[in-house]
Amino acid sequence: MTYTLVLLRHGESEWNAKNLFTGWVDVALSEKGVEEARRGGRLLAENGILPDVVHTSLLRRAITTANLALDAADRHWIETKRSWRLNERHYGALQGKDKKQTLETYGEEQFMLWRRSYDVPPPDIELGSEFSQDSDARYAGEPIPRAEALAQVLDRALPYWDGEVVPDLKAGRTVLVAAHGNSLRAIIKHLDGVDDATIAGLNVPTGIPLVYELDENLAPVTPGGTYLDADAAAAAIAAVANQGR
Ligand SMILES: O=C(O)[C@@H](CO)OP(=O)(O)O
Repeated sequence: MTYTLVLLRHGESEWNAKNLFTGWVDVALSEKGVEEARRGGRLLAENGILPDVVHTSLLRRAITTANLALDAADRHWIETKRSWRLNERHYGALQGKDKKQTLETYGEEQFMLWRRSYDVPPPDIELGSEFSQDSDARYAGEPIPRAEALAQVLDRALPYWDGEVVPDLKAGRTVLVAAHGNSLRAIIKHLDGVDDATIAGLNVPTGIPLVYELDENLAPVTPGGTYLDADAAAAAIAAVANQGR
């Protein structure tokens, strides 16, 4: 008996296209991102992978991607669950900043520590500032962060993973998780047992379903899973790695 999990990073967002740090800022998909989401859904249908339940973050780029992909796969009607615990990593004071400018101002080493190190968070966002979420109604009463490294993303995603996603998998449901580059990196780290240094070099492309078959202990049958369009994934992964340059 194996379980089927599909991880889907949202399609390109307006701020991905502009090369801005996004985090919890609730930006929309670009036109290209809309197309990527639809294509992701078609890939699922063509491969006969039909989700029974979808889990998303509370951010519209993930929600819209899930809706478009599921519509394209004729699975728009399935059960939906959402949580801030699947949100993108909170990028703190970097939210809204240009990646190229940040690289030029702080240098390669600091830039990459903030972007990809496991446990160095960016500086805290100032409460009440333009790109802060501290008065956003959707997070009322939740212990929301002011900045996160990947370690903190994993800490807040794991309770949701264990409490909501694992029971769906164990019930034999095909589970789609539509989320973000860094929240999916955290889940992949957990699933594949990726060490802290190696996870720094792992990037997730937009809009291409990553399928995991999991054994009875929820260990991946194929480590790293399988992208439904491996060639497109390889090119897109390189592009994410090179952002800011
Ligand atoms: O800006 C962000 O929120 C993320 C994802 O787009 O960027 P990065 O890939 O640099 O972590």
